[in-house]
Amino acid sequence: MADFDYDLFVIGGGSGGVRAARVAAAHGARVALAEEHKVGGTCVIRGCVPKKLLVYGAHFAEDLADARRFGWDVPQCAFDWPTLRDNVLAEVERLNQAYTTTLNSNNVEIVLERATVAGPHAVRLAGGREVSARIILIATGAWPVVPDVPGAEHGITSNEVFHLENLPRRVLIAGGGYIANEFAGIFHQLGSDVTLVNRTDVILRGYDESVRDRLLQISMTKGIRFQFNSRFERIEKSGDGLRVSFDSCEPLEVDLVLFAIGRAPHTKGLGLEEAGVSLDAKGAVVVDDDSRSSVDSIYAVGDVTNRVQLTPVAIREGQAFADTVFGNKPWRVDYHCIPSAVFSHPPLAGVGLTESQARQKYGAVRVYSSDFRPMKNVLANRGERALYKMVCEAETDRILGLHMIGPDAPEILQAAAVAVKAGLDKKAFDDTVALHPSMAEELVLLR
Ligand SMILES: Cc1cc2nc3c(=O)[nH]c(=O)nc-3n(C[C@H](O)[C@H](O)[C@H](O)COP(=O)(O)OP(=O)(O)OC[C@H]3O[C@@H](n4cnc5c(N)ncnc54)[C@H](O)[C@@H]3O)c2cc1C
Ligand SMILES: NC(=O)c1ccc[n+]([C@@H]2O[C@H](COP(=O)([O-])OP(=O)(O)OC[C@H]3O[C@@H](n4cnc5c(N)ncnc54)[C@H](O)[C@@H]3O)[C@@H](O)[C@H]2O)c1
Repeated sequence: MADFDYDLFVIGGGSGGVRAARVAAAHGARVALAEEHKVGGTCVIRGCVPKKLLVYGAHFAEDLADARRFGWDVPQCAFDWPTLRDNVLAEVERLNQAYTTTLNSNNVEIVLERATVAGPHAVRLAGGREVSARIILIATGAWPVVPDVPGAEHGITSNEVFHLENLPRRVLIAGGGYIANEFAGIFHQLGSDVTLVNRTDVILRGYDESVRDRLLQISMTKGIRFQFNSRFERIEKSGDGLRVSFDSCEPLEVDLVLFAIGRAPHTKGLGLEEAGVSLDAKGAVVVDDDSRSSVDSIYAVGDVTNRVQLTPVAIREGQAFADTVFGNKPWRVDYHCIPSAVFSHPPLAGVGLTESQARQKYGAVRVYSSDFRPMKNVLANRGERALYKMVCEAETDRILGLHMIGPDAPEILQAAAVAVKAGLDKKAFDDTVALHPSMAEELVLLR
């Protein structure tokens, strides 16, 4: 057998790469991992974690206002962006260290350099060194897409948003997906004037229609503006701010433009095609069910494969890869019933088929729902209503999908997703005694 420097060389120290490297090393492999930015990757450094901490920070705006209705004498409170930003970044730094320590203690050699593929078993490091490995794992994630319009360089992406010097007064967010809706909520709560601009009239495609509509209605009531069916023409500097022109409506003057129009697989300049690795039209590494690419010795996991761009999925793919290739314990990721959530204000979450997907697939379906005002909102004089919806197969009442919007929806859905994944029916929920008083009890009282 050929003698390689490593059994495994992982390119990319994010959710998928770190898990794969750590587990492969625990299985006895000699592993190195290259990371060009910071160990932890998108989720830890500039994604899920700092985003969720900002969501927590932003929520205090409503909590402080509501506290008065609960008898608290809350003085006029001022918000200080640098304090929140710096505390969040300090936590990110701590996690970066924790991930580094975990890899070190599992004997994974960390190379803090950009790496590219130089052949089926060869990796070239930015410093010029070339190393060999029996297996190469591509775990380079995805990169924010920036539209090809004049002046796009004046905008920022989620990569930069966590480092803003000041809280912008007027924010324009391009896109209608996860990041756009999450940051619309964050900026709005923190006091910015927010306009979300989307090229279609649909937000959060893939989520249940009623739940999406409810978020749109609540967001508009809160004061977030939506401009649909708009395409950018150009972005120009204008005084201290930016002037944004569109194809179909009046220009907008804003202080910040945030692009949140999707994330493309991060494969540019990686040397993959030269090594014989097939990429699809979007640049994603084409892989089989075991995450193996068209080259036998090269695998890929996570966002770079453009299967499902979520951290728990990247982690599972990394774990399955390491167990299968280095642990003699082959298994495959099951993509059926992956729960997901949008940490908007309020958050929404879903698992399984939406009502329209279920109707398309099964014809007749039964829909049970609860449209209610959470007790806390009633006392706080807050009009926002929550919506829970269960989509079932008409004949058997087997649950095909569960969708919700309201306070703590992601926390509640994670537990309920177990039942949906297990293939339970509506009766299993009906047979369960309510836990009162809670919002989650609505799940066992759906009509
Ligand atoms: C703002 C935001 C919020 C998000 N929120 C959530 C959420 O709430 N829940 C959720 O499940 N998902 C969320 N995601 C998605 C989640 O972050 C990704 O799905 C996940 O990080 C993918 O993991 P990965 O290992 O594939 O790639 P990544 O975590 O992106 O890691 C790839 C790593 O590779 C490095 N790299 C790239 N090229 C090279 C190279 N040539 N050499 C060396 N290193 C390289 C990069 O620097 C990066 O660190 C969010 C994403 C964003 C942007
Ligand atoms: N809570 C979470 O789990 C979470 C949070 C953030 C991001 N993510 C992951 O990261 C990925 C990327 O997030 P995202 O919000 O950037 O993408 P997205 O795919 O969720 O949404 C992209 C949006 O941009 C719009 N769009 C596309 N091209 C456009 C253009 N040229 N001009 C204007 N609008 C355009 C689309 O219509 C869509 O509404 C998500 O798909 C998701 O998998 C997950």
